[in-house]
Amino acid sequence: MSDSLRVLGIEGTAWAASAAVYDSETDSTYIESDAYQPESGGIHPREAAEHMHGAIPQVAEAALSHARELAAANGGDGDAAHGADEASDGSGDPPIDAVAFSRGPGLGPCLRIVATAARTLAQTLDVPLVGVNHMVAHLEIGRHTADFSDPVCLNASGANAHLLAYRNGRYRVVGETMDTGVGNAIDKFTRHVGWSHPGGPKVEAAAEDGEYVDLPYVVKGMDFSFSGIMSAAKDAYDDGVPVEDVCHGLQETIFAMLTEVTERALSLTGSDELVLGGGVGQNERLREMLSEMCAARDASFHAPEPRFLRDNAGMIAVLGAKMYAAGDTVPIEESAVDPDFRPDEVPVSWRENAGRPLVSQEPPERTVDGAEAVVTVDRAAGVVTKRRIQKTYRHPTLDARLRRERTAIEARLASQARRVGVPTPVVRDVDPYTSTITYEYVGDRDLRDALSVERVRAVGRHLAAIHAAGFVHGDPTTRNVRVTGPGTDRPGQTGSETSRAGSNASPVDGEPTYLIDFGLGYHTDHVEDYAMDLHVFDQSLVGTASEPEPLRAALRGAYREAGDERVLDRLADVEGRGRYVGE
Ligand SMILES: C[C@@H](O)[C@H](NC(=O)OP(=O)(O)OC[C@H]1O[C@@H](n2cnc3c(N)ncnc32)[C@H](O)[C@@H]1O)C(=O)O
Ligand SMILES: Nc1ncnc2c1ncn2[C@@H]1O[C@H](COP(=O)(O)OP(=O)(O)OP(=O)(O)O)[C@@H](O)[C@H]1O
Ligand SMILES: [Fe+2]
Repeated sequence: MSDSLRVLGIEGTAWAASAAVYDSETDSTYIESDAYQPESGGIHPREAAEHMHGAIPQVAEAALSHARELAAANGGDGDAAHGADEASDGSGDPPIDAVAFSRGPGLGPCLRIVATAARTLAQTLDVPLVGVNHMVAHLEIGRHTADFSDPVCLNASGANAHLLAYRNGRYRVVGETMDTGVGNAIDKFTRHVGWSHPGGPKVEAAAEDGEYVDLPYVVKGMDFSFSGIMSAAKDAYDDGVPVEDVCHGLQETIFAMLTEVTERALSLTGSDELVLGGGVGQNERLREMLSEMCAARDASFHAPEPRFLRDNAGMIAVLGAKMYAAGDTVPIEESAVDPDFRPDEVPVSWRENAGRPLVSQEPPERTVDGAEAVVTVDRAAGVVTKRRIQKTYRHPTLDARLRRERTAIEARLASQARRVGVPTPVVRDVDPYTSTITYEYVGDRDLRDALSVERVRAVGRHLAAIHAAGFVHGDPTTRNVRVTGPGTDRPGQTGSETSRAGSNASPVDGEPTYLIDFGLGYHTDHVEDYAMDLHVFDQSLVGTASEPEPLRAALRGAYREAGDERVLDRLADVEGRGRYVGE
């Protein structure tokens, strides 16, 4: 943003009636908020809308009068960037350049009130309207305040929980909750024990006095779910486990899950920058785990200050200013709200680059810091040693349990997959005490660096085969598939071999496509679990390929030929599930 800009932002997706002014010249943000506090239970959409109705005009007026003061201090605003037009009420230059508002996701009745207020203000002041995606705003405020160029973002808010990474002009959802948002999950537990809304801060305070208890830990690749852990937490409380202990176990487990998937997203995208967004991001323990995880892998971590984490109009104003500067405004007649507005639906008009080209050179001897393990590759000797290292961010009991279980299951499922005809590296040795597996070296690069339709089809067939045998891989990403030979669809690739091959090159005939890293796999006969496996792989294609669509079609086509049609039907369900519903 070269010219100086002032943008009014309005937010009201759920509980925060909020208005803000972002002033680009001083890079300062003034925020005025009025929170809705339910008398009992969780957020009631109708009550929340009534709150917005009363509070939005007031917070907007407070923000506008701040903008007027800024304009007056700037010498009555002779400054061209703020427009020479008279406002339609004849009161002189408008004190702002644009009105930005949260268009979604959120509660429909609340969104409509905010949108109406924003349209009216834009018309009265005769300035353009900017429609902002609330989730993208949670991310961009972190990128803005950290001055990171291309971070991964963990959005940990009430109604949502997802990982976003920028690729080809969109923020891609590379991982997300399969059921409720993280804050809503915590709030449901606190309602069960009779605490008032919001529950997050109360769990944080109670956890301080509690001891760790084991609760179900559910991650599937970069997706995760909270329903199992929430019912177990309620049961534990009903069975008389002290509430402080349940709170402690809840935080340790839920936040370790979020930290683990975030680390996997950093590893998959090759990014070394992380930003946190959303109201749950105010939690100290979550921030501590994320910052410890980042420090251990030399990544930079940034959490904006709390006023920018919880719902607030400051983030709407900041992103609104970037969008306005890029000419990304919306005519009033096209400014309808969208309660299910997903972040990946937004064309990112305000960023220039297409995202970092992922690196792909593979030296003969190397040590890979995977998300979970240190993998030492000795190509000459043909062996790979994978040691699951201690994750200090996790509670030691949970950490020991996960490493032990995953090492055992990984070795076992790799062998079982091979028995049903799926290429996997031969397991040479397993040491449960040091959580170490020694494998045969296979392939010469990760699928991520050599994506092609044929190889993706092979993965589709392999997944169908293991599902037919009654288990899932659990984390089938483009980094957990090893291939041989050239071929890539990724721009920015170096090396003559790959550039000669061009896009969609076929694998060398007869070269196997190996599945590795079965540590998150398990035995199951549920169609839902098989569909999740496909979903995880599909998401990783979206996150890593420059042209994912032909590859996604290839995955489905191959699975349709080799596997059970019901799994593909369920995949469509999984993808269609709206996750932005209020409580
Ligand atoms: C769509 C939008 O309206 C929605 N907004 C939202 O959920 O409000 P947000 O301010 O981002 O997050 C509120 C949640 O954040 C939790 N929370 C607040 N402080 C917390 C803390 N110290 N520890 C854990 N959770 C906390 C609350 O319990 C509540 O569930 C969203 O972003 O998903
Ligand atoms: N048997 C093998 N042969 C060749 N390379 C391998 C083998 N096993 C692992 N690698 C290499 O090491 C990398 C990390 O291995 P792996 O995925 O098992 O570790 P991880 O810590 O679980 O990683 P992540 O959780 O990020 O998937 C792989 O992406 C691959 O490049
Ligand atoms: Fe939010």
